[in-house]
This record gives sequence, structure tokens and C-alpha cells, in this order.
Amino acid sequence: MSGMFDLLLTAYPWVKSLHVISVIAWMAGLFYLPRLFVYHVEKVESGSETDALFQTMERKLFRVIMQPAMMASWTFGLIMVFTPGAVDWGAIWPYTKGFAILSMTAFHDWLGRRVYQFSQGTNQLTGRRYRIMNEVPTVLLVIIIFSVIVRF
Ligand code: HEM
Repeated sequence: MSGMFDLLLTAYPWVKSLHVISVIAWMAGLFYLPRLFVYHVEKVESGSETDALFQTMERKLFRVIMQPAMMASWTFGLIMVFTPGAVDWGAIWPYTKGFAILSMTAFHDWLGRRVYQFSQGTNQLTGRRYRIMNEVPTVLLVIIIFSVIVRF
């Protein structure tokens, strides 16, 4: 067991670097995909060539960038959770961060369901709704950064 802990401690700065790289890639998609939806709803005629192009951009962004980036963020984050001393469970920040990452994951899932709906031509939501939803990852990001940096 102590050999395992030594390995986790030695790898820690590398794991944290990979974690931050993954979350940046994930966040890029979480910010951009709802913007694509806004333009898709407001400017694109259903069934047109541009509609097909938007569907491709949305699907690729979600599958090729966001899904792998989310899995990597979770994997490296959980490795740090199991590194001795990394998380002070007596503090408040692990719980505010935990709440925010679960919400971020739920938001990611919600976006995935919207990608599917656009691909079926059954989107129900307005551009205004997507503009409002675009603020969700921003608010969660603020909670996460205050949690891990201020560490209240
Ligand atoms: C997906 C699930 C996630 C898990 C399980 C997780 C877990 C962790 C853990 C255990 C640490 C080390 C504790 C620390 O040193 O602060 C950490 C660090 C960090 N996380 Fe996450 N995290 C996740 C997602 C995110 C997301 C979505 C963001 C940004 C939006 C983020 C940003 C950071 C940053 C910036 C650090 C480095 C803080 C420092 O300077 O030490 N994490 N994460």
C-alpha cells in the first residue's frame, strides 16, 4: 500500500497538470456548444445544407472533444482524490467543488441530449433559452476555481 501511495505522490504534479489540461478542453466545448445551438436555432433553416453542417460540427465537438475531455478530467481528478493529503475532507471546498462538478457533468449530459435532438430535427428550445443556459458553465467554473484556489 505504501508503494502505491508513493507512486501517487510522485505522480501528483503530473496528474494535476493533465487534469488542468483536460478541464480546459472540456470547458472549451461546454462554452462553445450552446453558442452553436444559438446560431443553429436562429439562423439555420431546418433540412438545409447548413443544417447538416451544424449537426456535424455539434456532433464532432461533443464526441471527439467533450466526451474524451470529460472522461480525462474525471480520471485525473479521481486519481488525486485517492492521493493521501490532497483533499482536506474537513474543509468546505471539496463539497462545493463536488456539487459543481456533478452539475457540470449533468449540464454536459443535457447538451448531449440536445445534440441528438438537433440531429433528429426535433429541437424545441429557443435561441434565448440557449443563451441563458450558456451562463451555467460560467457560474459553475467560478464556484470550482474559488473552491480549489481559495480553499475555504
Ligand atoms: C470532473 C471531476 C473532477 C474531479 C474528480 C476533480 C478533482 C480534483 C482534485 C482532487 C484536485 C486536487 C485538489 C487540489 O489540489 O486542489 C483538483 C484540482 C484542480 N481542479 Fe479538479 N476535479 C474535477 C473537475 C474539475 C473541473 C471541471 C475544473 C475546472 C473547471 C477543475 C479545476 C481544477 C483546478 C484548476 C485544480 C488545481 C488546483 C490547485 O492549484 O491545486 N477540476 N481537482
